[in-house]
Amino acid sequence: MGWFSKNKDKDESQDQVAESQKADFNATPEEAPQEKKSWFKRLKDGLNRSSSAISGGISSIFTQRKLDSETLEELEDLLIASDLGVSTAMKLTESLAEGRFDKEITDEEVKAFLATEIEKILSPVAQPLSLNSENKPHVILMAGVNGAGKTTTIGKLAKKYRDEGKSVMLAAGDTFRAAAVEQLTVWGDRVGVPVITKEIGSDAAALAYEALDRAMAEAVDVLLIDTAGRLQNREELMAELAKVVRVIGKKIENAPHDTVIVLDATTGQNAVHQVEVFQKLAQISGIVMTKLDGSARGGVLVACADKFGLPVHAIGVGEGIEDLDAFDPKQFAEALVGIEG
Ligand SMILES: Nc1nc2c(ncn2[C@@H]2O[C@H](COP(=O)(O)OP(=O)(O)OP(=O)(O)O)[C@@H](O)[C@H]2O)c(=O)[nH]1
Repeated sequence: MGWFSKNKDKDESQDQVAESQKADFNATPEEAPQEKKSWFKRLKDGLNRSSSAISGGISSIFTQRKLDSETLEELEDLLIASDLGVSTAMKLTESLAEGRFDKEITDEEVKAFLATEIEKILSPVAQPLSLNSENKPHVILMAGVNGAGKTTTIGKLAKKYRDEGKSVMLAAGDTFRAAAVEQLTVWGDRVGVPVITKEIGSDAAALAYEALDRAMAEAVDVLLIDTAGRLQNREELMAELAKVVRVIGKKIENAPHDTVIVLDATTGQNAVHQVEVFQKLAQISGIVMTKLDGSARGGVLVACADKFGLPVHAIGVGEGIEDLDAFDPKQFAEALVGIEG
């Protein structure tokens, strides 16, 4: 089933889903009495499924076999099955073959080579979401399908900027869903930042306008605007997003300063399609990939980095308020191919 129809099904019961998520959401953060693992440990555990498959697959392909067209094809299939995408998988296997074709190679050498090449893909895109202090406010529009982790990411970013001493304001731009507005309000309370809301069913652009007005009047440093992620009616969403962007741009030249898509790493290649769809709706400037602690399909981060070259600002490694991090390309690449760090 394609991700469009999957999300359509989801939308029909999304308020119930959101309600149950809200219950989890209220229970998850700081007060949860669970042992807190380091972000890298959580990332590593999350990538475990991908890394075991890649590492085990490489070992079984390259045990006492040469690097020939057969083993290369098997490696390419393995990388595709691990969500790296066809073109990235081809590129990696082709560069592995250069100068090594028909020669003996060990599985460890293959893993080390892949880790280095993946690191090279990730390094240029690993760029934190930096604010320009000349922007008052610096406006960040958050996009992505429902359930990807937009609201949670907004909460985590708000906390990060607050901790850096910035003043932050949130705008509940998914004006269609009461649960979305409520969830953002809970995050606002938790972080201690104001949340601009309007009655359910209001125009999202009008909400963005009011939020900007207030953020400018109060000389707020950062305004994070949530948006709707229902893609069933793409035309409607496109019109809504375009209007939000237009209204923001009219009020502040060059705004929104960032338009960030939030992607759920557990959805594999769907994440790649989501970037393609949202790029048609808005000028996406960067990516946050969430749920890399869960049963993540981490190869998709490499596929997105290679295909779009968009900055990957941060990764989500849990539901808690602190669980958003910049990532280290070398550690990520090694964890993904199962090299012990
Ligand atoms: N494990 C894990 N869960 C996450 C992460 N980020 C978000 N979640 C969870 O994913 C679920 C959906 O997150 P939301 O922030 O509500 O997603 P959304 O895109 O705003 O979706 P709507 O509220 O439906 O618009 C929630 O249960 C979050 O706690 C993450 O990095 N790791």
